[in-house]
Amino acid sequence: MELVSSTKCFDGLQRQYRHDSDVLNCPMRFAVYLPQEAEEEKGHKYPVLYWLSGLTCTDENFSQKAGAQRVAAELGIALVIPDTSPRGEDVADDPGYDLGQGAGFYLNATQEPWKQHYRMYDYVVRELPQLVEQNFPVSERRAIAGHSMGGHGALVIGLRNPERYTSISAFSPICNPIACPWGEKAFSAYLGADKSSWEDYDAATLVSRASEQLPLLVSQGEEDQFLEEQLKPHALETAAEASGYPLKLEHHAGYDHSYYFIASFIEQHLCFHADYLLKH
Ligand SMILES: N[C@@H](CCC(=O)N[C@@H](CS)C(=O)NCC(=O)O)C(=O)O
Repeated sequence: MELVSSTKCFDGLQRQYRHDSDVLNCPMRFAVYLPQEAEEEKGHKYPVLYWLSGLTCTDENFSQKAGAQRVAAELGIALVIPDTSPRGEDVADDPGYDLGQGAGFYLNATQEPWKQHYRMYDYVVRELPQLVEQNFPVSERRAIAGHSMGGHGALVIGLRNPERYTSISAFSPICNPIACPWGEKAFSAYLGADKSSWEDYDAATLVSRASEQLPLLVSQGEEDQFLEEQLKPHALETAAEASGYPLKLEHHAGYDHSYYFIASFIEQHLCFHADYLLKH
């Protein structure tokens, strides 16, 4: 693991690292925020919130725009922010912003030319936490959150692995990717034509199959330009109601799809996770 940058922020450290990912079969960069310089609190282990970003993002969008560090520092929660896909000249790509690099959709691809590198599901669920827990003063208490494509990732990963997370939250998530243009395009390419395999990555389907009901908060802006065509929060709400899953879905008047919305409510999301992460 190689340190790429280190910047003091609210008494803690915002850092970027590069490492060779075995799962993704390429070098990857990720960001970590640690609430205080590790020297100050020898032996202390922080719980971690994993943040998954949306289409076109790297680890930097959330780090630079959400303003999460002040609250994370106050609460004593570390942040881990992976990239949104495998990267590099040897990694398959597509000219569209919604497929290929920057658009990994947090799944394990089964189709050519994607399957050699596009395994973001395994990377986020296993490889990255293992690396983080071996190298930083963090505990095994994890929560997961994300935005848009990353909101989809957080919902799918949290719902499928309830034993690994305390709580799940999402801003403007793609709730029903098997029935929206972004998801249909990506899943056709990465998973192929057999739609039965798509359901394993569809939050609206998984919410009714959940073996355990983790606390789940979703925030959605009413002026989001992708709301009806791509995000479909009502599909998640309907599935949650039908299966008795206690979903907290909040609609916010006037907010759009941008990081201005995330910055406005990130404190609420961090406090929501803190309630579960800091419980022993
Ligand atoms: N490229 C498309 C969509 C890209 C987009 O909105 N990406 C969101 C996630 S789905 C994002 O977080 N963009 C980066 C940013 O705002 O910093 C567009 O501009 O209409």
